[in-house]
Amino acid sequence: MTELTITRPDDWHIHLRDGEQLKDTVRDVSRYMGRAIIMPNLVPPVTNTEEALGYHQRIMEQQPQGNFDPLMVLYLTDKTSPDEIKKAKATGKIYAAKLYPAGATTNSDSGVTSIKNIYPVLEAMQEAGMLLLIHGEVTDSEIDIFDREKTFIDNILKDVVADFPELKIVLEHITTKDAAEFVASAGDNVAATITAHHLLFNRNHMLAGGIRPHYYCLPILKRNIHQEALIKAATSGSPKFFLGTDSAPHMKHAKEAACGCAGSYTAHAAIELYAETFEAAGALDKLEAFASLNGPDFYGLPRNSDTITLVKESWDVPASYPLGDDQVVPIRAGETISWKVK
Ligand SMILES: NC(=O)N[C@@H](CC(=O)O)C(=O)O
Ligand SMILES: [Zn+2]
Ligand SMILES: [Zn+2]
Repeated sequence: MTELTITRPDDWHIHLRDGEQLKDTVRDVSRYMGRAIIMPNLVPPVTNTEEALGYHQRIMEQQPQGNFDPLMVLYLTDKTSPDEIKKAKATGKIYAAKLYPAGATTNSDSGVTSIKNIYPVLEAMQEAGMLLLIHGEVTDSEIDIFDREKTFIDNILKDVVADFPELKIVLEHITTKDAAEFVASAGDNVAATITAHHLLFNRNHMLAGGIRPHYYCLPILKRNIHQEALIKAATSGSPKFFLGTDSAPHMKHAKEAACGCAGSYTAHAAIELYAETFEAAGALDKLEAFASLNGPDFYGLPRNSDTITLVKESWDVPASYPLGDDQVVPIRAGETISWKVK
């Protein structure tokens, strides 16, 4: 196949950052994504309705045509109130709240220190029909970093799913066979996003023959049996799995450092990178469901009504892109990508 037309996709997990960087991140995501779920881990984080609406406004100011729809998310803390959930929901612009276990990932220090602290909030979310998005990793220093997602599922997520049977939950950026199996066997109210980089790479790509900091993201890349399970889940046609790039820009010097930040940038070529994986798996016919249909269906939103067309045409990825007054090194920097959006 050399050309593929699909319903316009959405990105159900992206980091746009703020300030000087916004113009660059919004330009990339709005090239063909209809909507995106905007992660709230700014500094300081987006913890209430006013901040989310202010951030929404700043994103909208970056797009003259106004054809991109940012869907806002609240950052849950130990202090989030059930009333804040009702208030956020009533705006019609805030679709979800995000659980970051405190310390689990980039800018998560104000996150939740114990799941029980937010049980009243989860109750309010279940009632209001607001989705719970989860960075699913435990933070205990004695748990191996490669096991933190599985331990989160076993020790925390199973209870949340059992205690809130009507709450819609998205386990974000899943990275393990265990997560794929858990989501597949849970009820219809549980789904997962999968990134392009977790479909394309395993930990050998990051660590064999030299350490590659731009592949370092959280949850960390796992061994290839997990990569294979994610490919199987994404291309299975199951409505529980959908596109969430977790494109997470960091300045070049903050990645190429003695203690580098977690996050990989893929918004320059999101659907193109997914197309490569689906093609390699012989499943290009499943790309549209994953990228454009399953996400809105799960969120209870209409599917986009127009289309985009991908063509099989190789192009060179630059060594870096501008990011505010600095640079970001994207995935595939200095290499080629075999699909292009017309
Ligand atoms: N994925 C990452 O490694 N980093 C994300 C945070 C996140 O999504 O966990 C970031 O904000 O940089
Ligand atoms: Zn995360
Ligand atoms: Zn993320």
